[in-house]
This record gives sequence, structure tokens and C-alpha cells, in this order.
Amino acid sequence: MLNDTLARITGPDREIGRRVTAYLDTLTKPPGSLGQLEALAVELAAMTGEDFPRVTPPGVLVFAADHGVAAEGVSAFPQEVTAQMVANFAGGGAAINVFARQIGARLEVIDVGVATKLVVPDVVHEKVRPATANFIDADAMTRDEAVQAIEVGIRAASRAVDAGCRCLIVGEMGIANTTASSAVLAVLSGEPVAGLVGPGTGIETSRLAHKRAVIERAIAARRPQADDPMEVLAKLGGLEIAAMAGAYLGAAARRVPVLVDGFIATVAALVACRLCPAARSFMIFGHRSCEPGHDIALAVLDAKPLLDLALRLGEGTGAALAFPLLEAATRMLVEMATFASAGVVSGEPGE
Ligand SMILES: Cc1cc2ncn([C@H]3O[C@H](COP(=O)(O)O)[C@@H](O)[C@H]3O)c2cc1C
Ligand SMILES: O=C(O)c1cccnc1
Repeated sequence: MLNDTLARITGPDREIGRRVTAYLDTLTKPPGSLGQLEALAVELAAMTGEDFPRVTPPGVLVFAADHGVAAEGVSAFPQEVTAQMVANFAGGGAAINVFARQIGARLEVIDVGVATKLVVPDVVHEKVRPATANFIDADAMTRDEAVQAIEVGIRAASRAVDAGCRCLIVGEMGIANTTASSAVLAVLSGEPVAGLVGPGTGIETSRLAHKRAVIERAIAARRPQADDPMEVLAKLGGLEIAAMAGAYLGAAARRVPVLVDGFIATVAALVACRLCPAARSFMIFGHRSCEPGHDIALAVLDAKPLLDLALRLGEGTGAALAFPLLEAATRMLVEMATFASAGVVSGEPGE
């Protein structure tokens, strides 16, 4: 299924992009005056292949999984918080539930590798294995498990698109996943761990040095090939990170835009783009997280995030908050009058 999905991903429709660029200049505003919103409208049209793209309703997918490396004390919170937060998502009380309701999103929570058996209603059970191995001692997962987790993400994206979702927001929950993401990013970017490791849930400075040492030891022990993204993901990644990468690929194969969230989500996006560079043109980046590695991941992907709100949560929250900008871009195309239809005199063409 992964190979079929990869084969179906093609680039954006640049012809429609050019048409929408020209149409924008017929709308009742000085050309280019809606700035980045105009660029978003063009991108969305080129992604979807539609002159008047739609992004509503959006779909939020939250993938949850645990990390063996949590045993090294790299997070400010204990591992059981992952399962407890999954119950909170199901009960509608987490931050992502609030923002998903605000934007009228379909929300699905998927257990792709929580350590304990969950008896929570309304959670999709797709556990590939209960937590990854502690990657200090062993590969986080096998290559086959990484592929399985990616396919969980592809299936989730397909369910959302089949249910009518026109834009996907992909979030995660997994205690210690900033450690796994930092390790993956260090290898894929070639940047030193010291410059990209951060406090995650809020560990203090002394523990940050320990977190950095854990990641450096793991990379030295696992020795993944940087040009083999599947190997990097299997040796140092996480099941939810793999599933997120799969969801981006699944969305791109259906020509559905994805709004990428913060640090972990952007590392997953980098994995997806290394597996299939054409997937990049279906991604819009929602916000800039406080986690220091996020700037590095964004730079590697040549991505400019829409918002900068000092968020450091994950779950898809920053992407959900950026969604109204996408909706505004698409409504601008549909609802604005043209100079001709409104009887407004257009100006002199500028530079
Ligand atoms: C209550 C709570 C809710 C969260 N929602 C997202 N995260 C975020 O924090 C975790 C990553 O940080 P670290 O690597 O330091 O563990 C992930 O679960 C991420 O989604 C949360 C963390 C907590 C504690
Ligand atoms: O940016 C993120 O995704 C993030 C940052 C800190 C903790 N959890 C998630």
C-alpha cells in the first residue's frame, strides 16, 4: 500500500496556479495587497487542481504512541500521560478538542502504539506494537513496523478524505517524542544535536544536557544511514511520527492539502518528503513552535510558517489555529467581487 501511495503522488498543477494568480488581480483590491493570503490561495488551487479550492470541513488526525526512551528520564512527564491524554482526547477535554470544535473539524484519535492496552471508546485501534524499544539499547522498531505505522497513517488520511474532509491537520501525543524527533532530525539534517534539542514538555537545563547526551549516544549506537529515511525512522523514530508521515503521504496522494503543526509534526513532514519529495507541495506550515529544532526542520524544508504564537504543545493545535487563514484564502476567491462585476475602476498596472 505504501508503494501504491507513493506512486500516486504527483506535483502541483502549475497551470491552475497561474490561472488563479491572474484571477486574483481581477478582484477588487490593489494587486498583491492580500499578501500571503494570495499566495495561499494559489498554492491551494495548485494542490487541489481546483480554481476555487475548498478546505472545509477540515479533518484532524491525532496519532498516539509511546517511546521506550522515556525510561531515560528525558521528559518532564511520565509515560502513562500518553494513555491518560488519549482518554482526555476521547472525552473532548484537550486543547486540540477545543480548537477542532472551533473550526468544525472531524477529529479522529488513533492508537498506533500506546504502551498499555486502551479501553477508551471512540479511539481507532491500530496498535503496531506497544511502544517503541528504548533506542539507546536497540532499534526503536523494525523496518517492517515502520512501514506498518506509515500505512496506519495512510489509512487514516483516506478515511478522513472519504468522510469529506478537504484539508488535514495532523497531530500527535507521545511522551518523549521530542527526543525521538530530535534524533531523527539530527540525522536527516546533519545538524549537531546540541543546536536542535529543546525542553519539550519543560525539562530544566540540567536535564536538557542529559537529553542531549541520550540522543547523541543513541545516534552513535544505532548508526542509521542518513540517506535512508525508512532506516532513520525505524532506528530512532516513533510509531506516531511514522503514522504522521503516512498521513501526509496519503493526503498528497488524494491531492488534499495538509496543515503541518509544530516540531514533531514538521520532523514527520521531513521524513515524508525524504520518502517522496513531491509530497512537499501539499504541505502548508501552520506555526513556529518554541522548540529550537523546529527552526532547523523548517529551514531544511524551506518552509515559512503562518503563525508565531510561542506555542509548544503539539496535538495539532498550532495547525488548527492557522486553519481559518486557509479558509479566508479560499473564501476570498469565491466571494470577492471583481473590478468588472462591482463597477470599480482598476488602477494602472504597477511594476
Ligand atoms: C499533559 C500533556 C499534554 C500534551 N499534549 C501534547 N503534549 C506534547 O508533549 C509531548 C512531548 O514532549 P516530551 O518529549 O518532553 O515528552 C508529546 O506528547 C507532545 O504531543 C503533551 C504533554 C503533556 C504532558
Ligand atoms: O512543537 C511541538 O510539536 C511540541 C513542542 C514541545 C512539546 N510538544 C510538542
